[in-house]
Amino acid sequence: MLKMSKLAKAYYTDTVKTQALQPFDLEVQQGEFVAVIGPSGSGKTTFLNIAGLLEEYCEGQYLLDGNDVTGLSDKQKSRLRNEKIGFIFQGFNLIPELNLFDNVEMPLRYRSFSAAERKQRVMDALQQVGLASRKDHYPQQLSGGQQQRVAIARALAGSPAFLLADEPTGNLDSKMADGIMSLLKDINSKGTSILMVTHDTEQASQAQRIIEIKDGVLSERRAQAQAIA
Ligand SMILES: Nc1ncnc2c1ncn2[C@@H]1O[C@H](COP(=O)(O)OP(=O)(O)OP(=O)(O)O)[C@@H](O)[C@H]1O
Repeated sequence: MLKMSKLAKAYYTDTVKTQALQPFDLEVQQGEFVAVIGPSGSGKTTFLNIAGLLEEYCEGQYLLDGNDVTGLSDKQKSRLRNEKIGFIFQGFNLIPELNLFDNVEMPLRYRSFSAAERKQRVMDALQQVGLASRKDHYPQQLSGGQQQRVAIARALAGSPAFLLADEPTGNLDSKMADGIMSLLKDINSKGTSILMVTHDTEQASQAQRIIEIKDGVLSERRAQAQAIA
């Protein structure tokens, strides 16, 4: 479970303060699929990066699966992030010099898994996204949708509690995007919580909850209400 209380974020330069996120409370339970929507510059990526321990917050408290994030060292945060969170980015962020197996294995190398367990996890994750037979191929030998599947396998291989996805279908045509949405829903149905930033309202309506951010202010919309409206 993820619990944020009175969390806020501002960026400071010498002359300007940008209040990227106004103080907000949010709880996401294990197994929920939450879409995050809002106009450009409203604070969506800042929110996701804070949830993923990639950015600091300025005020408030954040409990990630019961672990109080406030006051953790960078090393402790890295460990918690690697164990609890899988990331999916719009640009896939695969390493072109590594084959698919090695790309998916990369984050597992920072955990205490044996080589045999790493191999098993990589193959299970590639199997889940339908690309086990391509394990020796390189990212550039795949389509965009397939590359995103590999990125999803990489995010899943460590059995994270949360998947954080920033516009995961932003670089894909609508057919590939539909395939990625089906895969994410399938993963979610097996218990992994998902927080997904999207500008696609149709995709957002497929989530159980919709968080809307406007000028740094978070509010919740009911997905069902949105679909009916
Ligand atoms: N490193 C930074 N320094 C200063 N201001 C920043 C920084 N990063 C983001 N901001 C500001 O914080 C606000 C929120 O930015 P954020 O990237 O979270 O928006 P977003 O909703 O993800 O936008 P988009 O949909 O365009 O990606 C914006 O006003 C942005 O200019």
